[in-house]
Order: sequence, then structure tokens, then C-alpha cells
Amino acid sequence: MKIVCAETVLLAQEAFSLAGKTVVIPDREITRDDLFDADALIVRSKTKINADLISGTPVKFVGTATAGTDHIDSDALGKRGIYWCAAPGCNANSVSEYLVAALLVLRRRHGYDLEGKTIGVIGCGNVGSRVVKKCHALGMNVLRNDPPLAAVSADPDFLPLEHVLAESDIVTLHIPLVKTGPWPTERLADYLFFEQLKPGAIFINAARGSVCDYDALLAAKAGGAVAQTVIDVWNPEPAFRPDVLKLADLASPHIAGHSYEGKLNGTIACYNELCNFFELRKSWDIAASLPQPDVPHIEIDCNGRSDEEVLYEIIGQIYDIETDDRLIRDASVQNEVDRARNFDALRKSYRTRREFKNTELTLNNAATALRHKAKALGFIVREA
Ligand SMILES: NC(=O)c1ccc[n+]([C@@H]2O[C@H](COP(=O)([O-])OP(=O)(O)OC[C@H]3O[C@@H](n4cnc5c(N)ncnc54)[C@H](O)[C@@H]3O)[C@@H](O)[C@H]2O)c1
Ligand SMILES: O=C(O)[C@H](O)[C@H](O)COP(=O)(O)O
Repeated sequence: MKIVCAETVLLAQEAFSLAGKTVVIPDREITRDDLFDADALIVRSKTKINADLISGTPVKFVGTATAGTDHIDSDALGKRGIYWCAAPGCNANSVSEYLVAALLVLRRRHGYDLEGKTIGVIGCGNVGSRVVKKCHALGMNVLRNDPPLAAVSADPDFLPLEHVLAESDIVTLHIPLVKTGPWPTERLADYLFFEQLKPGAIFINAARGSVCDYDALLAAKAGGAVAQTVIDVWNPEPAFRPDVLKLADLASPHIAGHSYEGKLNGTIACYNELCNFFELRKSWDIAASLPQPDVPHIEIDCNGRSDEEVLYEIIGQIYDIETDDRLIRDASVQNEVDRARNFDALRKSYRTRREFKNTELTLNNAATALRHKAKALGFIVREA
């Protein structure tokens, strides 16, 4: 069996060479010619899977090691009887940790408390539901909007979008890019969306660039309707817009889901599906692929400090989101081709970022509430 893998699939050789001959190719350079004798194709989001790429090839299985699937033309695969799978939820915890890190940095820069603020979560699936939990843990009021989920659940707490926008101090998007059907999300954040926002709100997009009309966001920022923004996803990518970068308080090159675990979970999901599909024995020793965390333990004196200040300091040591912000600003050169190349290069060379669960905390002089918060955010907390 031959498996073609995109270069950014984490541990592609370690996993897939156990199943067959594995050829690794840069994500944007995979062509139909590369697939002339391939049985399976494993990608992430940069490889567009469409009729041009797969027609006339013997590919029977396509896996994407990502949560988002908008780069896959499922009709084109379906018509050719090609099985495909994604990795739902693989990086949901990573994105929720990105969001917590971003909120704690904004809070510090602008001098407010997160506790008591209202956050509107648009899209409450794998990512959004984790964001809801972490924001509750931080003492925030959480308003949820998810019409597709509301339609099938008995939960009365899902609210209409306009209600959430009018009441929230912070609005964060965790929706897929959907172009058709009853609940399309393309340009969901348009001029009307920003008009409906509570004036001076904070806007966060770590979903997909195309769910936001960035011209509308620029206008909302200029008019004061939006006070602060966090932007991880761009339209277009990889040639991100420097004017949008300038307006962002925190920016990053589409890496919210790029914790080590987030990427590894994506590979694991594809590996398992591939083995099931081709009826192969699973022999990958995944535990052996996990590196030791850089920061296994943090001891901190909490005496006389607010919970949010302590959490800011802890999280800054594990995931310094301001480094991502600095790197994308350095990458924002005038020439569009170079800017796009820089964006891809930042993502490809992304540092190993481990999730909070790998760090044990010793919280000296901490109140019980802070211990609970730290646990709910995912840390291991050493007993007092
Ligand atoms: N920035 C990153 O690195 C990163 C990482 C992971 C996922 N993502 C993006 O975030 C999206 C969400 O990820 P997920 O894992 O939570 O997906 P998911 O499918 O688990 O959840 C998406 C939720 O959005 C809801 N939804 C759909 N249309 C909606 C609408 N019009 N209004 C409100 N809610 C709507 C769905 O009902 C679902 O509950 C992905 O599709 C992907 O595009 C980005
Ligand atoms: O949809 C997803 O899972 C994320 O957006 C993911 O982080 C995309 O990452 P990429 O495949 O571009 O590395």
C-alpha cells in the first residue's frame, strides 16, 4: 500500500509507514501526479481536496488531521466512492487554551477583570463547549449561540445571535465555514453583526477567516463599536492582510489549534481510521511519541495577588501567546508573496506547545477558589 502524506502532518512517517510505503510531500505541492499509484492520502488544511486532485487516481481513502473540513470537496469524493474522514475535536482543547491565554493578556494590558464579564460563544461544538467551561471557571457569564444545536437539543439556554451580540462584552467565534444550508456562516460577522454588538466589545476569531467580513471589522474598530480584537484566522490565507493585522490587539498565524497534542490527535484519528478502513492491525506506539513537557512544574506564591494575575503568570510560562503576536508582526512584509511564504513558514516551524494538563502547579498561599479555577482550566494542582 502507498500512502501520500502532507508534510505538516505530525509524525507522518512514524505512524503511516507502519501501514504502508509513506511518501511525504509539502502540503501545497501535492498534485494528481503524486497520487497515480497511491491508495491513501493524509493531509491537513492547506491541501485542497477536489476533483482536480483525485480524479483518475486509485486513492480510496482520504484523511484530514484537522477539525475543519472546508478544504474538502466531499461531493467530489462521494461521487468517486472515496472514503474520507476528519479529526473532530482533535485540537479543541488547544483552541480553548489559546482563548484563555488571549483573554488573560488582554485583561492585563487593558486593566480589567475577566470575572463578571459576559462572553458570547458563537458555535458550541467541540471548541465552543470547552471555551464555555473554561470561561465559567474564570467566573465569567457565558451566553451561547448555536442554532443547529439548539434545533436538536432540549437545552433552553441557546440564545439568538442578536441577543448574544447585544449583551456580550466579548464575542468569540467557533463555527465551521459553511456556505449553504439553513445556517450558513460565511461572512456571518458582517456589518450588521458589528452594528448589533454592545459598543466597545472585544471580538475574537479563531474559527475561519471567511466567517468574518474584515472590512466590516475594520469599520467597526474605526467607529469604536469594537474595542479590542484577537485574530488567529485570516482572509485570505496565507497572504494575510496587514491592515487587519494592525487593528488586532493580538494576532497569530492560524495556530490556535497547534498545540502538540492538537496536532498529534489529528494524526492519531487518521491513523486509526486508515487501519480500520484497510483492516490493518494498529501497531503505532503512540505513548512513545510524546515528548517530555518543557514546563512540568510551576511553583508560585499567590499571596496578595489576584487569581487572574497568578493565572496570567502561570500560562505565560507555558504558552506565551505574545510571542505568536510578535512573530506574525515581524512576518508582515509588504510583498504579498513573501508575506504568504512567511505565514506558512511560521506555521511549519511552530514551536512545541504543550497543553496545560502537562504542568503540575504548586500554588502556595492560594485560596480554594484559585485551586478550583486552575484545575478547571486543565492543570494538575498539587494538594496544599
Ligand atoms: N484556529 C484554529 O486553529 C482552529 C482549530 C480548530 C478548529 N477551528 C475551526 O473552528 C471550527 C469549529 O471547530 P469545532 O471543533 O468546535 O467544530 P464542531 O463541528 O465541533 O463545532 C461547530 C459548532 O458550530 C455550530 N454552528 C454551525 N453553524 C452555526 C451558525 N450559523 N451559528 C452558530 N453556530 C453554528 C455547530 O452546530 C457546532 O456545534 C472548525 O470547523 C474550524 O473551522 C480552527
Ligand atoms: O481546522 C482545524 O483543525 C484547524 O484550523 C487546524 O489548526 C488547521 O491547521 P493546519 O491544517 O492548517 O495546520
